[in-house]
Amino acid sequence: MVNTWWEVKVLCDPSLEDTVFWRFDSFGSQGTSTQQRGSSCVVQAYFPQHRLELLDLSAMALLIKQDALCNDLVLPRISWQLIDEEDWSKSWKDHWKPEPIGDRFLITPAWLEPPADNQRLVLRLDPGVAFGTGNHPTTQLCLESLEMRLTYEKTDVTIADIGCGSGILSIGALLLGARRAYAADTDDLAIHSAVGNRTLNGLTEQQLPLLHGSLDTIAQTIDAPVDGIVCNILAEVIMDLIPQMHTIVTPDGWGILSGILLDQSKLVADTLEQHGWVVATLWRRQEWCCLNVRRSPA
Ligand SMILES: C[S@@+](CC[C@H](N)C(=O)[O-])C[C@H]1O[C@@H](n2cnc3c(N)ncnc32)[C@H](O)[C@@H]1O
Repeated sequence: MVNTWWEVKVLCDPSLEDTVFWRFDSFGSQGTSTQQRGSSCVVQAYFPQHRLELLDLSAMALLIKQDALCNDLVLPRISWQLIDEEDWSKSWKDHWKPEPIGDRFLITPAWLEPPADNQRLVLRLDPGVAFGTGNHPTTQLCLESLEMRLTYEKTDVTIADIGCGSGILSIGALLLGARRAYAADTDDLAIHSAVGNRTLNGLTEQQLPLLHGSLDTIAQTIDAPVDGIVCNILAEVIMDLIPQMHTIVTPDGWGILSGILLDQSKLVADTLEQHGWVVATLWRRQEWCCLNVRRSPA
């Protein structure tokens, strides 16, 4: 059980914001938020205390300052403090409002009601300590890709969600009409949070089996290949998973892959093509991209 958190604040030029998110993510942040402050912005992240030593925080600060220097930006001001669980939830809750994503979703914090005139699919979330609040560009790109695929093509599909975090992508797919989403994450805290979000959205264990593990765990669990894969993890992890991806999908299956920085997209696309996948589209937001892929005909 996590009781104490590092709250890290970076006051920086807005054009550094995305790089700061990326650095936070690579050090295992479990929740982020951003606010405008005049012509600057404050990017915040939360890390379970036991996961980061002071040395890690110093290294992260150094890397963020180097990022600013390399981009000719003013040096960011970086601070951190320990806060307890109650303060963590409160500061998180203060920042989080219902957020429309794509044409169909309204991501709604568990503690708020959606507006009375809402016409969108309400995806309720209590992120707990897991990544996946919908405010990161990669999550948004995945939800929008799912929306395109499941709104205009057949919806009665099964999917695998590798690196499910809060469960946001699986829940989104089920709200759009998917029949079942097998979701896996290597982090216990993510699974714990996804279990809560499954209940919050009125979904059953059968619709959304939550597994501690990764692609191989899903392979051992499914009784038939799935129609599609969603995977929003860093490019390095995705490239390790690509050689096994075909083992869990149908021969005409598809994939939605994000967590990939634009300058890594060619490397990931080449790896996909070497393993029997075709990149159909690349969607981009800020420095991030999302590859929509399908199995290449045999
Ligand atoms: C960037 S978050 C994505 C969360 C959510 N799917 C979203 O789109 O917002 C990546 C998640 O992948 C998990 N993860 C990292 N490496 C993994 C791996 N090899 N297999 C499964 N999950 C992994 C992390 O614990 C984290 O919860």
